[in-house]
Amino acid sequence: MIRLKDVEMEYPNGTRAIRGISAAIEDGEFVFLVGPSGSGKSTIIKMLTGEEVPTAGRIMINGFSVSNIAERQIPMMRRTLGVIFQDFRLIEKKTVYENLEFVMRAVGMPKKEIKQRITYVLQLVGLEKKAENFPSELSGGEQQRVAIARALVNNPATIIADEPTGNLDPERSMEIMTLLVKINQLGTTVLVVTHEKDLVNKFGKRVITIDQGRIINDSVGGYVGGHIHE
Ligand SMILES: Nc1ncnc2c1ncn2[C@@H]1O[C@H](COP(=O)(O)OP(=O)(O)OP(=O)(O)O)[C@@H](O)[C@H]1O
Repeated sequence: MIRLKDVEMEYPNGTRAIRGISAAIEDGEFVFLVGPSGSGKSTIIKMLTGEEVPTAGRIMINGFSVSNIAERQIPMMRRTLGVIFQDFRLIEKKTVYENLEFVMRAVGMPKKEIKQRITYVLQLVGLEKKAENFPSELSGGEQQRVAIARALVNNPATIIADEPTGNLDPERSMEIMTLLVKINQLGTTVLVVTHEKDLVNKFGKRVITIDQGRIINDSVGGYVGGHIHE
């Protein structure tokens, strides 16, 4: 569950990146967030993960009030979120298994549960045979699937993906988006920031379009707006 109410964000240099946004994303939804370069997509993601604090308005995410959260509550809030980035951000010196184990240990998961859960998520992303490989031994699409497995491993309520296919060819991009849809069908709320107009159109999901820090369209069934940049 994500709620934004009259959210504004002005950076210290005076840039008004977000100019009054209100939106609600319910549990179980799949939503694309699109808009031209500089429209405020990354700023929204950063406010959702607590990396930036809005200058006005309120943000609720999975029961936490992110816009005025106490410092000690941030780790608990983050545990309800799995975040995926364009550049994968895997630990190069760790194997696929160890990359996943690392984030499970960080939340104090027992060893037996770790093994079972990693086996399950690697099957889900189709990489059960790559558990002992290092990221450098995998293709870009495979690395992104490891990043998705890592985002899922602690069973978050919500997955937030910031340009997850930005470094992949069209075929791999389609695979990754299809995987995110499958994960959504298994019950996780998914929010995807993307520039991939063709992919957005293919899936027929809810699309929120922003421009100059405002929502200019919020509708189901494909990309609306016209001026998305590549
Ligand atoms: N740390 C910052 N300090 C000042 N201004 C910033 C900062 N980060 C972003 N901005 C500005 O805020 C506006 C929104 O930027 P943001 O990165 O959210 O856009 P975006 O939609 O994610 O763009 P892109 O698609 O190019 O990644 C832009 O005008 C940008 O220059």
